[in-house]
Amino acid sequence: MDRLKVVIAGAGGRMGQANLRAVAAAPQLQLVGALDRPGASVGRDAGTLAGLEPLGVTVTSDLQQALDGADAIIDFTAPAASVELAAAAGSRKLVHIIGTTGFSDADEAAIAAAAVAGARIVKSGNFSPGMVALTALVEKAAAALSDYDVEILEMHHNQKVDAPSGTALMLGEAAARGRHVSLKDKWVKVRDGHTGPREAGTIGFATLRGGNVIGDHMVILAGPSERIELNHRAQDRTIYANGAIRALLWAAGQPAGLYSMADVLGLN
Ligand SMILES: NC(=O)C1=CN([C@@H]2O[C@H](COP(=O)(O)OP(=O)(O)OC[C@H]3O[C@@H](n4cnc5c(N)ncnc54)[C@H](OP(=O)(O)O)[C@@H]3O)[C@@H](O)[C@H]2O)C=CC1
Ligand SMILES: O=C(O)C1=N[C@H](C(=O)O)C[C@H](O)C1
Repeated sequence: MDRLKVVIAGAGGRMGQANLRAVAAAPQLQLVGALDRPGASVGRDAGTLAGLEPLGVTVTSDLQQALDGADAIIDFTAPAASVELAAAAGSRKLVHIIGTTGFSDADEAAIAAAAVAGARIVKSGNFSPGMVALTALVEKAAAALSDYDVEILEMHHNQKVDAPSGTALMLGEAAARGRHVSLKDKWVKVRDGHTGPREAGTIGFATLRGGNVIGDHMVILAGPSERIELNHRAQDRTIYANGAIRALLWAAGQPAGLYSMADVLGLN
């Protein structure tokens, strides 16, 4: 079988380099392009950039050049870049794996439109299989303990630019689903000053940033005389990169559409 031809966007980034290593190690995939913003990584060989032997693919900032002949894009970049890549994936009928977080409602609508136009998109705030399982547990726990206070705590490295994390929002969505409410009606993203007592039924978020923490998330369900804490700690970015490849291989066999990791793992 022909190998799927893959482009890595944001090649010089933390996830871009992890994705390059994961694609290089996957026998079903062939790296054909590496894309980044003009800067230090452009012009370098993608393999050496990721700490591997040269792969014969030079990092470029030219989108059309990078996508030439590609079947799929793995994209962990920034919202503006992902929206542009989704449009290109729609017109070229590509698989587009989106790990980027921090989208606005308008960005989300543009990505949904790209799927209607023909892209096979898998988008998730977290590509680790453990997080998909945790999300399902949170939905069940929030439904079963419907009067308990839900608080979501996350900690990431000091270079992360969006808050709350995409994963924290996914966990919040799961709790809201379990209670048949809309997260946007219930979320409390910031507390400061004289806030008054906690409003029943709200879903609270707390954000920590520091050091090189890869990604820690805790969902707390606090009741009158007990507290349940559901924890996830990522120990290596490989877990996300391997999840992205699993999603890519799955999406290659699907019709155009916008999918989640729960779809990939057969949980929907
Ligand atoms: N879903 C998941 O499982 C995971 C998601 N993430 C998300 O992935 C994203 C990237 O994370 P991380 O790798 O740590 O970030 P980095 O900043 O290390 O990497 C992002 C890369 O994308 C590039 N980039 C930014 N804007 C553009 C643009 N407009 N066009 C082209 N390239 C661009 C950056 O270039 P430059 O350096 O010039 O800014 C950089 O090379 C974040 O949104 C993060 O939250 C991260 C881990 C797991
Ligand atoms: O920026 C990161 O690093 C991460 N971002 C994702 C998020 O926003 O949840 C996933 C993971 O937690 C790492």
